[in-house]
Amino acid sequence: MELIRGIHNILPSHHGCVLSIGNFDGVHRGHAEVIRRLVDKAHHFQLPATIMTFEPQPQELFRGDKAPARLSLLRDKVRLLDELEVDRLLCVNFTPAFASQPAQAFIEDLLVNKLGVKYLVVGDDFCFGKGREGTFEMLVAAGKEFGFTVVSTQSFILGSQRVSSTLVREQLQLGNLEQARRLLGHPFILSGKVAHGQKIGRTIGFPTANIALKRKVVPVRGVFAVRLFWDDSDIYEGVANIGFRPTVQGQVCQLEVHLFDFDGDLYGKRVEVELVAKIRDEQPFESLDALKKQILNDANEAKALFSFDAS
Ligand SMILES: Cc1cc2nc3c(=O)[nH]c(=O)nc-3n(C[C@H](O)[C@H](O)[C@H](O)COP(=O)(O)O)c2cc1C
Ligand SMILES: Nc1ncnc2c1ncn2[C@@H]1O[C@H](COP(=O)(O)OP(=O)(O)O)[C@@H](O)[C@H]1O
Repeated sequence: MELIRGIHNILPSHHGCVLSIGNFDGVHRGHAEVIRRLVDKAHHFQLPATIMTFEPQPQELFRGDKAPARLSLLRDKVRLLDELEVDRLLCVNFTPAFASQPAQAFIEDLLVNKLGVKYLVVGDDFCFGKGREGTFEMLVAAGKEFGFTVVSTQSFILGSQRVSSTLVREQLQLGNLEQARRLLGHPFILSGKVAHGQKIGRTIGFPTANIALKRKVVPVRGVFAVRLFWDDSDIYEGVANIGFRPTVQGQVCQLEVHLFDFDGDLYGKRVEVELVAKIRDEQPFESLDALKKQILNDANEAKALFSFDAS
């Protein structure tokens, strides 16, 4: 998959595509269904299947810390969209200037002139441009004028629920990892680089790889059984805490992973952490000794869970 970073990187050779526009946060099963149809159309038209997404996501620009928690960072979306055989991902820098351009300019400059869209899939509630003046109906009318087809996405229902990023966030917040996985169609993974911490972990017998989460709002909190891997490494099992670490007066929300059967060096590595099951909520402890005892229990619980999983 080709990643086009910003409108200014669209080349004349990128003209002509079938396109879907959206946040695709989490790249869940509803998204996968939209993409499956898009890829079908791309084959039909012999044009690249293209996704337009935004960074930051629009709500993050408009609402800052009050925006919904981010399920996937751009890097995660690249991996997941690539797996779904998307040909191109256009990541638009969502600035106040971009957000406030007239809807007609978005259609004519970007969709028609730069991207040469032939087939467009968006939600029928999709709004765009200054004051959210651009509507689905406006796109349909523009399609007739400029020669492209516009269709709306259909709700993907699982059980009796419409799959959505909001529903995935709710399930994650409740600690229902299995349910989140079902809605996503893939495990929930947090990725990031291992940084140096306070070096307290090793003194209590539990070294923990600290992974910066790089998002304003984190969708999950608590202690989890996890699997960790990087590049072509083996898969390691372990326990992790996601939170502020009140026992050591932590200031930022962080992911900390202790791996079983590992004593190497992870500093600087970009790792992926799959949350397998929630064990408990984070809590303050009166001493490092009390924390250590609890982590030992957490580790035993996770190990039991993994061995049950394997049998
Ligand atoms: C499985 C696990 C559970 C943890 N639970 C908590 C907790 O409930 N409360 C807390 O303050 N710290 C908790 N921690 C500790 C911190 O996340 C962190 O590991 C510790 O402060 C060591 O920090 P360091 O890596 O910077 O040395 C937990 C760590 C692990 C590995
Ligand atoms: N079993 C293990 N699980 C996690 N990290 C480990 C393990 N063994 C060694 N390490 C290394 O030790 C570091 C964590 O040690 P720790 O004392 O908690 O220091 P820091 O505060 O810098 O995270 C990790 O970043 C990793 O490089």
